[in-house]
Amino acid sequence: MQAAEHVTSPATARPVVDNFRLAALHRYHILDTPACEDFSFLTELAARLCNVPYAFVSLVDADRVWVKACTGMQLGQLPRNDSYCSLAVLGTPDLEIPDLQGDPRTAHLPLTVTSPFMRRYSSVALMSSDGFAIGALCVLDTKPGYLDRQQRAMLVKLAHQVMALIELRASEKTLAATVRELEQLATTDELTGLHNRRSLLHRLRFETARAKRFRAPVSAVMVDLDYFKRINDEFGHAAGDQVLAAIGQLVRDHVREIDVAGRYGGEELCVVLPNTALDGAMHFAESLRLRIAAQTHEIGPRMLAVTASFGVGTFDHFDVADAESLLRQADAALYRAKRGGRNRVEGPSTERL
Ligand SMILES: Nc1nc2c(ncn2[C@@H]2O[C@H](COP(=O)(O)OP(=O)(O)OP(=O)(O)O)[C@@H](O)[C@H]2O)c(=O)[nH]1
Repeated sequence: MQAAEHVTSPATARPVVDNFRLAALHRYHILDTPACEDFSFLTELAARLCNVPYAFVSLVDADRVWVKACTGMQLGQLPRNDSYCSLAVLGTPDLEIPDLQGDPRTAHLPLTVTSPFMRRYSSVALMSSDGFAIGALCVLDTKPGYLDRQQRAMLVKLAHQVMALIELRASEKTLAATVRELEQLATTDELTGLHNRRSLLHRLRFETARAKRFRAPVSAVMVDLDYFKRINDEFGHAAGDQVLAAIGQLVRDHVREIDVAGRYGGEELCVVLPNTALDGAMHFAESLRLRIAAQTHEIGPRMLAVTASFGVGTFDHFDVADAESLLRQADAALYRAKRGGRNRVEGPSTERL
């Protein structure tokens, strides 16, 4: 048990270790997270085992104490200097204040002098894995008193459970972020930042299936850079990569969030436009064509302009049965755009419409 006179007053200057303690607390990303039954269950259990009406899981932030879970009364947060728990994180791990009204550190605090007029406080510090007290599991009563040995032992065990839960939530968050990052890596083309071929085809199949199911249109726009071989031959492969990356960025900026832009292969890109009929897709392709042609690329001392040819396929008529035939249609249109002189947009052949 902590002797009262050994505990730092909340109003006194905080030791430097408080910065490390705060860093440890913030690493868990638990502050301001929604209420969670698992934590509430532990405060309920603490209150019952200690035979008191109130229990809290409190986290001591720089200037406030934020309550993750509570039993007996609703408490969101309170100023750090107004809380009992701020004493708990700067002293020894176990704190017992048998009479809050008679203790000079707590006699003036709001919860002591106003309803519910707390009289007794017992806590166990919540210790981070690197040894810092980030908060406390505490129990309170409006009658003076203290925990017996058995109750304190239970409170220590429950505090370990609270900490295990905090660690678990933090690990889950890290894991989810890692999975998102891996998904991003697995589906993104490194050079252009667009979907890679596998991801593009996957999304195309999904969008065509959805379009068929809901009888909605879907279009695919094939984009092939013109005379790209010359750029590689004349300025080197790195210059070609630079141009491709810049065009990838331009395409990313130009598409809507629900559109799927991907690198189909080499210098060929494809944009899937869900819920877009031929008119819209032709308009999109023409506007992208103009933007690509207007973009200049600084290659050493030279400023290069690059154009692209476009083939549009669409799925608002019944002769296109699946993703593959939609792509074939766009590819055939692209071929005609190339043959027709490049830097132009071609739609599906008129015989097929
Ligand atoms: N730098 C670079 N070049 C690439 C990449 N992928 C494909 N290419 C090049 O793109 C060029 C494509 O050449 P071609 O298929 O002859 O087409 P083109 O020169 O663009 O001519 P048209 O399409 O007929 O206008 C080749 O030189 C490929 O090496 C890449 O990732 N980086």
